[in-house]
Amino acid sequence: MESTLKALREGESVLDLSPRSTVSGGVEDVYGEDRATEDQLVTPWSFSVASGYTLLRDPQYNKGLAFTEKERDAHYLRGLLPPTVVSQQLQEKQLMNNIRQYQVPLQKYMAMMELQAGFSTHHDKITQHEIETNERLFYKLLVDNVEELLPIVYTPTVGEACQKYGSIFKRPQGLYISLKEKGKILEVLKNWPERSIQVIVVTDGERILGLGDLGCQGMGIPVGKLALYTALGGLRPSACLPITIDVGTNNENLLNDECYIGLRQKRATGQEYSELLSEFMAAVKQNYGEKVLVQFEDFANHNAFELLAKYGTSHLVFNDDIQGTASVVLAGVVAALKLIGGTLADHTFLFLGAGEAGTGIAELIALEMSKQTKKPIEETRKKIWLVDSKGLIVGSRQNSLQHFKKPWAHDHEPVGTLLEAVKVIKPTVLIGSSGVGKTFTKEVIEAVSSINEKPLVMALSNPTSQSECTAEEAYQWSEGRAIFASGSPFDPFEYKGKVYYSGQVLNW
Ligand SMILES: NC(=O)C1=CN([C@@H]2O[C@H](COP(=O)(O)OP(=O)(O)OC[C@H]3O[C@@H](n4cnc5c(N)ncnc54)[C@H](OP(=O)(O)O)[C@@H]3O)[C@@H](O)[C@H]2O)C=CC1
Ligand SMILES: CC(=O)C(=O)O
Ligand SMILES: [Mg+2]
Repeated sequence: MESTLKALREGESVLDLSPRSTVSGGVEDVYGEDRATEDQLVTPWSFSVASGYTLLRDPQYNKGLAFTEKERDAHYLRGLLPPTVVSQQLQEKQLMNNIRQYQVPLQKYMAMMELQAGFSTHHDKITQHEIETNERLFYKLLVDNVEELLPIVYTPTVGEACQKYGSIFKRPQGLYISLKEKGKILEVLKNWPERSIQVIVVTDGERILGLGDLGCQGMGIPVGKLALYTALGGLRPSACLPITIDVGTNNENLLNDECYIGLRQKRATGQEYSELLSEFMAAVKQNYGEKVLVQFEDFANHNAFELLAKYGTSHLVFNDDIQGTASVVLAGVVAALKLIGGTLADHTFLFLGAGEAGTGIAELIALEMSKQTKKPIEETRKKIWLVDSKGLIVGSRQNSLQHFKKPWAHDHEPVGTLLEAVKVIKPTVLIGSSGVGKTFTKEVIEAVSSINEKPLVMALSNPTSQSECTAEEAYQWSEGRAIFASGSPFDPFEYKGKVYYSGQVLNW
């Protein structure tokens, strides 16, 4: 190592792979190209300091035309850039103008990913010169244009990006750990170029937003969530690691799609699944230490609750869909009390959807109510009702319920539909966490509006296509009386001469 460093300091080549090439003609096989064959693997390793041409293509350090005169001299950039030096502000302005030219959100997404990591080169209008890879500029843009760009980098656009990941995918982002890596996960983690990781967002792609099983293409989710950790939370990008665990997919369309980038097999389950996850969690701790935060994202609920419970005592873990959602929704409800009146305990909650989001939110609301009223949580839970795909969760269903639904099986006769449930439970707050769009029908919104002067309606399911109703529908069907918020954003809506701005409740 010392001799390598000495050679570097003295400007000698350290790329020379012995034995020396036997190819004659005066040109040495410095890079080992002549010797590399598919059978005899030679890693094309190089010891490089990012300067000159390489620096311009390094997302982390590239500044494009914003490199100063001094930096151009110091980093061998002379001639590789046109002579003008521009400020980052001007770069930002030009880039936002370019991104705004795109009509289709997915194109904006691809342009943003190109800027972040050199994602794709498929551009119709924007030339390669206009979108360069420049991670600092990506975050500057995101921080300065949060409202405009978050729906691009995250929901709703990220949902479409994941659905089409195979065909828009060019350069990999994040780390892929598949069943093929079983027994070698620690080595795979070591392939990641950064060492000081503070947060990992990991998915297995089985419940991507409300879009279902997108397998390996779920990678857009950890990448997007971690961009928000940096843009909104101030974490260094190099401290963030997006990971997708690929155990296969049950999505037949993907399995038959020639562009699919993941393992072409049905999902591993049971022991095979838990052994891979267990190896992963152990490797994470071994490689990054005790304090690395592992955020589980968009796992299906049959794994999500179990993983959280299993690793909650040994690792620093967090499930965004169960816990993160609960905290933002509670905050949203508390804020809305200023408009709808009363305390938390004065309200009756009805959920459509009793999975990770629904039961996670319900439990935190019950806890907060219990804290405020000093009543036991078993009592405050009774103010909260949930409907799943089989109807209202009631005592007679107790034995057939998944464990996370059991605390919500209150005494009541069976009720089959949401509309009937609204009529009999008479909620003041209606929350959608079903992942199924259009389920807050005109009749449902009218029913909840007939009970309340100002019904609080939250349609949390993502992306927009899965929202239980739109802002327009909520305002129209409630005749402008609903207090409405959604997971994916809606534009302001004008109704009878008044403009309504809906809220966004999202576990960013
Ligand atoms: N805004 C935000 O911050 C967040 C939004 N979400 C969104 O919430 C949605 C659900 O996520 P999650 O809770 O993790 O998913 P889960 O799969 O864990 O839960 C979905 C629940 O909805 C129920 N359901 C499905 N279809 C229907 C239907 N037609 N009628 C009534 N109930 C139905 C399911 O019933 P059953 O159990 O009987 O199958 C299940 O209880 C997703 O769209 C996700 O994007 C999630 C996290 C955060
Ligand atoms: C927002 C989010 O985490 C979800 O829809 O899954
Ligand atoms: Mg999620």
